Amino acid sequence: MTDILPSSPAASVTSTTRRYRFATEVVTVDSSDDPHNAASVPIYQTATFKQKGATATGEYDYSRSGNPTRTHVENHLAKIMSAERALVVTSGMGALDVITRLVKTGEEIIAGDDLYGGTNRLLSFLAKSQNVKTHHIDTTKSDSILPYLSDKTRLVLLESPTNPLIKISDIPTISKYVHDRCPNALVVVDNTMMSPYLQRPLELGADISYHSGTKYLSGHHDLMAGVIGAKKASVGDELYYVINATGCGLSPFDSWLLLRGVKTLAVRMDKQQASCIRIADYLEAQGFKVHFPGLRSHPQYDLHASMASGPGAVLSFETGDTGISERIVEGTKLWSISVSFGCVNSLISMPCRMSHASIPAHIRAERSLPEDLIRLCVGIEDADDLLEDLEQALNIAGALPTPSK
Ligand SMILES: Cc1ncc(COP(=O)(O)O)c(C=O)c1O
Ligand SMILES: N[C@@H](CCSC[C@H](N)C(=O)O)C(=O)O
Repeated sequence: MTDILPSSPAASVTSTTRRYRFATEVVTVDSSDDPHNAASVPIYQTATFKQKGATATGEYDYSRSGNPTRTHVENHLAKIMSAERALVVTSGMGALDVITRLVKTGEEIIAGDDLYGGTNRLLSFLAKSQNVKTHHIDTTKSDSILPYLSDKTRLVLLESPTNPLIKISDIPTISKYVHDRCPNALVVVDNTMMSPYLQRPLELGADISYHSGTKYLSGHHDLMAGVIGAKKASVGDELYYVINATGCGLSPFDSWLLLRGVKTLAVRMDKQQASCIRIADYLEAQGFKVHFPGLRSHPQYDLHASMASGPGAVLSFETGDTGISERIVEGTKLWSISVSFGCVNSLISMPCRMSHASIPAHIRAERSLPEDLIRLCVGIEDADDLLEDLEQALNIAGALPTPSK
């Protein structure tokens, strides 16, 4: 990277003041630099900034390069992600696009074999367009990564839990393997499903953590955003360069919405998670195969608990029959049939027909992604209403052995 970096917003400020617990830090936004002491960070809805002279640029010259509202949300997110620098872009896929631009032709990526369909699509695109090969492996078995680590490895991409099978990867062990054997490789964790409230991959050994900010961080499905956190400032600077060069930084208004949404992350997640635990218990008691790391039956229950402070609010379950699954999904009234998750409203979906439909059917089969899988994303509604609605849909679909009244 030979260019001189353009006028850049201040990188994340490391606070020397007392650090509080997460729920306090997430709602406490530093706006002490506001000239009018605004309690809510203002929206700097401007494309460009006036200069005092031809060579006298201030901190900002143009909003593609930096904007004060974006800087505020980036600094706030860096704090809650334990990142040296955080950056916000126009979507979660945009975040992964920025990260994968660090990979050069001929280099390789190692990724899981259960991962979000859009991620799979971008990795397939890179293979065709840039000759960047991705090895898809079972990252739930840490040792399975070892044969693929080489001097070509540039990124190791993990989801934990995975979307949609809720599998867990051992982030500390895999990070150690990668750093010991491939000093130039970066461990990247898609932490969308957990949010920084429940899991902070940079504290577990990862180099980059990213999120679809469309989900829990904003929480209301009223914006698209991607968030990247870098453990080292130098990596953050490289990513910032790409964002400015390609022009995918988040707009001032969406930055403001994201900052507003993230303040309630802890309360939303506490409520959503508590309801999801009840729903997982209920479904398991009905005899369904339920994928959720809050259940003792999850094969990596202990591993997940060692890395995260909770199981989250997304689960998937199998019915054994795609027709039954369709009838369940279509029989709910309160749960919206919708892709995405992390919203205050509850959603139900069939990943193979919806969020993961872009993965060709034969690859879904090779990777043992069940066609009948239903994914539930639990919102903040009353849990009894959610359970009653689900139960009536299970009854209509004929999915319960003895239909309940
Ligand atoms: C785990 C995961 N990562 C990344 C993305 C991409 O995020 P976005 O839709 O904001 O581009 C999604 C969903 O879209 C996702 O489920
Ligand atoms: N048509 C979209 C589908 C988005 S899926 C959104 C989310 N990640 C989920 O898992 O539900 C596409 O093809 O990208």
